[in-house]
Amino acid sequence: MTVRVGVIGAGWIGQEHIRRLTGTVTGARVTAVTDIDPARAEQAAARVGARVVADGAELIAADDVDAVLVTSWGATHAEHALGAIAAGKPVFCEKPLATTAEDCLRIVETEMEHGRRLVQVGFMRRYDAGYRQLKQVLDSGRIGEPLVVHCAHRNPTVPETYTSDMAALDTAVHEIDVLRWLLDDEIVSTQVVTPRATSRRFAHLKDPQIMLFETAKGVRIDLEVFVNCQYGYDIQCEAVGEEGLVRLPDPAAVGVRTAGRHSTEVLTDWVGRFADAFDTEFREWIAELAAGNEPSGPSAWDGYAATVITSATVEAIESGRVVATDMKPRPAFYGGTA
Ligand SMILES: NC(=O)C1=CN([C@@H]2O[C@H](COP(=O)(O)OP(=O)(O)OC[C@H]3O[C@@H](n4cnc5c(N)ncnc54)[C@H](O)[C@@H]3O)[C@@H](O)[C@H]2O)C=CC1
Ligand SMILES: O=C1[C@@H](O)[C@H](O)[C@@H](O)[C@H](O)[C@H]1O
Repeated sequence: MTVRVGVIGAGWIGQEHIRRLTGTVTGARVTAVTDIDPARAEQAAARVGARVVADGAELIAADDVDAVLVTSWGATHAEHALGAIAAGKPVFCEKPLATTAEDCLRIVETEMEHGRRLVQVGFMRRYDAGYRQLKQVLDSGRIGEPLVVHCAHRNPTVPETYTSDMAALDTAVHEIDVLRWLLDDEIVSTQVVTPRATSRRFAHLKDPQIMLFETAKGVRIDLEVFVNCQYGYDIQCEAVGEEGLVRLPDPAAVGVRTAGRHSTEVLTDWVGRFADAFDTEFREWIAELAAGNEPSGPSAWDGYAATVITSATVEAIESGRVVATDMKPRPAFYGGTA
């Protein structure tokens, strides 16, 4: 069965995913595209032989759309996710699920009323081969119980429109999700300390920031978010356990020896770093839908948890205090403890 996908939002990542669903993933076809910028929708649709529809509501209702992909701006995600659930259609929503915890909860409750999982959130690091190996080691118990995790999320530069709260909302959100999954644990408090700021930044921006998270089981996580590090896009993660440690591998790169030096390339953007993870994420999503199964990736609950934690982290950036995350108990519908 071919899964016919309708795409809401044909911007940067929308176009990437349209290309992926058309050229890389088997079993899917993009049949409809909408964007508030009609020229953008036309261009993206024409490239893959899809039709343009007026808006998200029309796209969700369309007979030639089996599943919905939401890649519009974050503040519009809740409306589209709720619309898709009301229509009983699976919906893949890029992060964030919604920009407020209240909207995320509404999606969670609506999905539970529907009685079957329809929502998947675009936290693609869970599909990265290196993170999957890290999880296997942690789950196997080979390094004993995890105690401390050290992480870094570095981007070469960001545009002037990037603000200090985006360090949590847009950047750290990926670590927040992947660490909950890796550790099978929940983040219960967050704190942010700011070292001396780099001079290679816009004056309004706190950069770098060091985020400190504590989990329900007492694991401590430090995350350096440094979005003007200049030298590359660099994602680091090292978990220290009672009997050893496990570290995320760097992407494979050839070593070059010349002129008395040995060097390896550092990637410069997230598109290249996580290209394979995005491919796997969509392959698995489409395969599950084609088989008539519920999506098994990051759930609406994971989207809710991430938004609660990023919101608390924004409060921590602004106040300098330790902020407890105020999360509802996890419903049985979403299983497990984290
Ligand atoms: N998983 C990941 O690593 C990444 C996720 N994202 C997420 O993807 C989403 C989109 O990001 P970008 O593509 O970078 O933004 P973008 O600004 O390039 O594209 C968004 C598009 O959505 C359209 N749009 C906005 N509201 C709409 C609506 N109500 N209906 C139809 N179209 C609408 C805009 O006109 C624009 O073309 C964001 O939520 C962002 O956080 C973005 C980059 C990476
Ligand atoms: O979502 C993303 C961007 O918005 C963000 O700016 C990058 O730092 C992330 O790694 C990327 O995955």
